[in-house]
Amino acid sequence: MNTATIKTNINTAQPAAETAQQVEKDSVYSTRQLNLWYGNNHALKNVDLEIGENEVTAIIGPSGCGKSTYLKTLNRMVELVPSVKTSGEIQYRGRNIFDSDYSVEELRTRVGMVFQKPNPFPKSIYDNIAYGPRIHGIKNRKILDEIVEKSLRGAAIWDEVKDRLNENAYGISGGQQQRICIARALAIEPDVILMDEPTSALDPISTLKVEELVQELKEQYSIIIVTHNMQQAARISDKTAFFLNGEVIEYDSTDAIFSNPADKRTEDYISGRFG
Ligand SMILES: Nc1ncnc2c1ncn2[C@@H]1O[C@H](COP(=O)(O)OP(=O)(O)OP(=O)(O)O)[C@@H](O)[C@H]1O
Repeated sequence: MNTATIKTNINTAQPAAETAQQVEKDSVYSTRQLNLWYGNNHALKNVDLEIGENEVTAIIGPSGCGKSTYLKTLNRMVELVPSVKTSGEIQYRGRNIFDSDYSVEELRTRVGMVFQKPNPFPKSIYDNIAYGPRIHGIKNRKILDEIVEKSLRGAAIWDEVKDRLNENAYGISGGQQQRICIARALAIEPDVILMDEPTSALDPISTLKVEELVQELKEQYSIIIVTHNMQQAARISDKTAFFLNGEVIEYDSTDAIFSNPADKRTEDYISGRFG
């Protein structure tokens, strides 16, 4: 249970049934005893994690510890690898995403993803943003115009590109391309945004812009970000999970992880002794 939930329950003295609902409402994702194998490689081991609503959750840990795998499990993208097997469950908004009748397409419209390297389509800036809405059947130009503007504003790049909407997205800087990719994710009005090292290919100024943007976006979205950058995790996240060899070693408020970690291995990692 997160602190917000505890506060709510103490303040309102809710009965037990409502308390359970509150827990469910505050958690966007509940991961329970998740195991994942690539063939014989046991890449995620008994992962239990509650991801809070309207929070930034950072996933940190050394190379190969399973950070990206965990992220890609949350939208079931990991299943594109044929050798993958999983056990356990991931509840998204109260439903197990591994259920046989769960719609992966629907999941991916609720859960957007931004990758390490900016990956705009080789199309105009406008068409990059309108792509998802068009796939969902929106054809009306006025509505598309509105979505494009709203998404670009949401990704804090409207002013920089508003006069260049018909130019190819490859013609702008890497930092701008990454914000176009964030705008593309916003255009489908997701609930959650997964970010896999979104600033690792960016210069410091673009990195700062994306970090500021993440802070703004959490007002409306729940964000899970994989990062190798300890300062970044400390700056922008509310909660931090430390992964090591496929296990969650520690998961707590970012303040606690960085100022008073409970586990020696967390302390060693964040202080740069390994990884
Ligand atoms: N497509 C794949 N096929 C087989 N094994 C994979 C695949 N992707 C990842 N793995 C393995 O799963 C484990 C976890 O990898 P993962 O990419 O999730 O780690 P990571 O913490 O994100 O690493 P990095 O920080 O280097 O990106 C590693 O042992 C890796 O070799």
